[in-house]
Amino acid sequence: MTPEPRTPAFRDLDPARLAHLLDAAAALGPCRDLETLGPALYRVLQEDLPLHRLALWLGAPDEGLPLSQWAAQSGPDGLLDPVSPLPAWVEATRNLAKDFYCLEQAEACGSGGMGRVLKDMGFRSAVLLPLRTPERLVGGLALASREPGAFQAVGHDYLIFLARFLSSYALRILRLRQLDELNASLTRERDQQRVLLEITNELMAHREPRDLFEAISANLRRHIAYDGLVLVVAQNDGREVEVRFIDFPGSRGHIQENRGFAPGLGPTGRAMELRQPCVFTREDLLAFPPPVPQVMVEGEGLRSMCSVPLISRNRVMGVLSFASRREGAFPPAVADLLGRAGAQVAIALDNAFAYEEIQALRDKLAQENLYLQEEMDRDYGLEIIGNSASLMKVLRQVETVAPSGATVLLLGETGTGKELMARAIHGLSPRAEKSFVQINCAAIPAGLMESELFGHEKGAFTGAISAKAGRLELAHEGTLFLDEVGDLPLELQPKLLRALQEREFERLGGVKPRKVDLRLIAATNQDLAAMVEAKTFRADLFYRLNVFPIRIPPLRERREDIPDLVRYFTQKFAQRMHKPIDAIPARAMEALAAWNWPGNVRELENFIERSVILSPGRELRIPFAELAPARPAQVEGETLRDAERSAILKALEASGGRVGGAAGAAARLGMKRTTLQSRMKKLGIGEGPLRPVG
Ligand SMILES: Nc1ncnc2c1ncn2[C@@H]1O[C@H](COP(=O)(O)OP(=O)(O)OP(=O)(O)O)[C@@H](O)[C@H]1O
Repeated sequence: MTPEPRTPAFRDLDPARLAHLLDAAAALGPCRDLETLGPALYRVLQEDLPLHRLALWLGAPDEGLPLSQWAAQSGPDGLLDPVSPLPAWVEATRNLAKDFYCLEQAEACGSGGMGRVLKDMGFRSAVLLPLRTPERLVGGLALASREPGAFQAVGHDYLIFLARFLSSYALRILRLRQLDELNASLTRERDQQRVLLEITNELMAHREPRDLFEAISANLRRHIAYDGLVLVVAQNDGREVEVRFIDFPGSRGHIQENRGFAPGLGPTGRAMELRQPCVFTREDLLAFPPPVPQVMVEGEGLRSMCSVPLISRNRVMGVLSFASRREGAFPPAVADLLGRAGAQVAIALDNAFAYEEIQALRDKLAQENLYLQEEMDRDYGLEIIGNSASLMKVLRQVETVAPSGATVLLLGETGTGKELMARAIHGLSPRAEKSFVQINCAAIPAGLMESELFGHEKGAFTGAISAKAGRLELAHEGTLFLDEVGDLPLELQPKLLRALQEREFERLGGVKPRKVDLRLIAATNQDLAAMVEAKTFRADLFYRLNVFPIRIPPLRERREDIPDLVRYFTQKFAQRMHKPIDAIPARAMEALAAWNWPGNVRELENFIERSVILSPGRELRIPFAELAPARPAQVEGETLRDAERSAILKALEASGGRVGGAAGAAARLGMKRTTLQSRMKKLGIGEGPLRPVG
C-alpha cells in the first residue's frame, strides 16, 4: 500500500502518540552521532510499536559529508543486536518518490527487491522513510516488524511526523560531524605546521648532511610512525642514484648506504618522475621489477612506503623514502605532511651538500698549503749543514735568542745563510705556528716600499683601487724578516721605528691606528754602523735593530763545512733532477774546498746545481774552469767597489748578459737576482744584452 503524500496536521494525531513523540524528542536531544541516536530511537519506538529491526543512514555526499549507517534488530530475548545494514536499502530510500513506503503485509511485498529480502528474513511488515529537509535528502529510516500490519496501527500521519522530526536530528548530527571534521582538519593543519616548524628549526641547526638527516628523522619519528627512512641522492643529472643515508634501526641489512643504482622503474624512479609524494602498498611494491620485491617486501618485510621527491632549484636532487612494516602507514594526510616536509628538507640538504663540497675543497686546499709549507720547510728550514766551530757558535746564538722574542740583527755577506737563520729563529720561537713574512728592502722600489710595509687604504694614491694590508699586518703574531735592511729608504725609517716602538701604525691614507704584535728579524750585508756615521741610516733605528746581533761568518772562514755542503747539495739536486749521482771525485772536492766562494753558500749551491746538470753519469762532474782562473784579485789601489764592479761585469759576460736563471750572472755570483740588480743599479751597470767589457 503506497499512500499519496500529504502533510498531516498535529491535531490529526492521537494525543497519546503526540505525547510520545515529545518524550522521544527529549530522549533523542543529547544524541550527537548515529551510534547514540540509533539505539535511543529504537528504544523510543519500541515502546509504541512491535519493532524488530531498525536501520538508519545519514549523509549528504554532495556537501562532502559521507554516508554512515547503523542497523540493529532485537532477538527473541528482546535484546538489541547490531547487524549489517542491507546492501540495497540506502538506494531504496533514496529512490522513494513519496514520503514513505509501507509494506503492510509481507505477502504484499511482492517480488520487488527490499520486500523480498525482508520477507526472507522473517519480517511481516516494514516501512521505509526518507529523511528530508526542505532542501535535500539527508538520510533514511527503515523499520521492520515480525508482525503483519504493525505500521498501519500507528497510522501514516504518525510515521510522516516521525520522519520530519527525525530529519532535524539527522541534519543536526550531520552539521556536528561537519564541525568535528573541520575542527579535526584545523587541528591536523596546526599539528602539521608545528611539525614543519620543528623541522625548520632542525634544518637551521645542522650544516653537515648526515647530522641534518639524523635530526630530521628523529624529529619526524616523534609525529609519524615508520620503521625506516632512506635518503637516496641523484647523481649525473638523475641517471644514477646512491643510497646516501639510512635510519632503519630494525633493518635486516638488505638496504645499505653508499650503494649506487639506476633509479629505473622502482619507487625512487617513480617519485622522481612524478615529482610528488608517492604512496606504495605491499602489492604495489611486489609489482615493481626486481630487485624491489626481493629487497623491500621479502627482505625487509615492508608493507607500505611513501617516497617523497626532494626538489630544490627545480631539480630533483633525491628521494626520501619512508618505509613501514605496517599496512597503510601513510594515509593521505601523512603523505601530504611528508610532502610538505620534503620541500623544506630538499633546500636544506641541497645547502648541506654544497657546504660539504666547500668543506672538501677547503680541506684539500689546507692539505695543499700544508704540503707547500712542508716544501718550504724542506728548502729553507731545518737543514743547516756544517760542523765548523764558527757555525756552531751561530747556531748556539740562534737557539739562545729564538724563544726570547727579542729583535735579531743578522750580519753577514751575501749568501751566508742569513734568511736560513731567520727562519730557524722563527721556527724555534713560540710564534712558530704563525706566519713568517719577509720583505727584501733592496728588491722593492723606494716609492712602493711604504705601501708594501704598512699597507694602504682605497684611494690613498692613484692606482690604489682597493685597500691592501701591508707586511706588518700580515706578520701580526708572527715574525717579520726585513732582509737587506740597509736599503730601507731613509725617509721611511722613522715610521718603521715608531711602529716597532709603539706597536701601532696607520695604513697609507688611513687614520685608524692598527695594533701589531710581531717579532722583528733584520738582516744586512752592509756595515750599518758605518752607514749611521755617514748618516745614510738612522742611528735610532740601528740601535733598535742591533739588540741581538749575530754575525754569520763567510764560507771561506769555515772551509771545513764545504765537503758536507757539497755532498748535501749534490744529493739534493741529483734527487730533484732524478740523476743517480753517488760519487764526488776527490780532485773535485779538493778544488771546491780550496775556492774562495765570494758568494758563499748560495754560490756553492748554484755551482753544484750547474755541476749536477752537467754530470752525465754517476759521478759529479764540476766545471773546473770556473774555479781555475784566479778570481779578479784585488790589485793594489783597486777599491772594493771596483772589484765588485768587475766581478759583476765578468759574470754578466759569462752569462751572455742574463741576470736571472740557473746560468744567469746572479747565480754565477751566488747572489739573489734582486740583490744583484740593486748592486748593479748602485754601480751604474745597466741591464740588457751583453756589452763589451773594459
Ligand atoms: N748552513 C747551510 N746549510 C745548508 N744550506 C745553506 C746553509 N747556509 C745557506 N744555505 C743555503 O744557501 C742559500 C742562501 O742562503 P740565504 O738566502 O739564507 O742567505 P742570505 O745570507 O740571506 O743571502 P742574501 O744576503 O743574499 O739575502 C739558501 O738556499 C740556503 O738554503
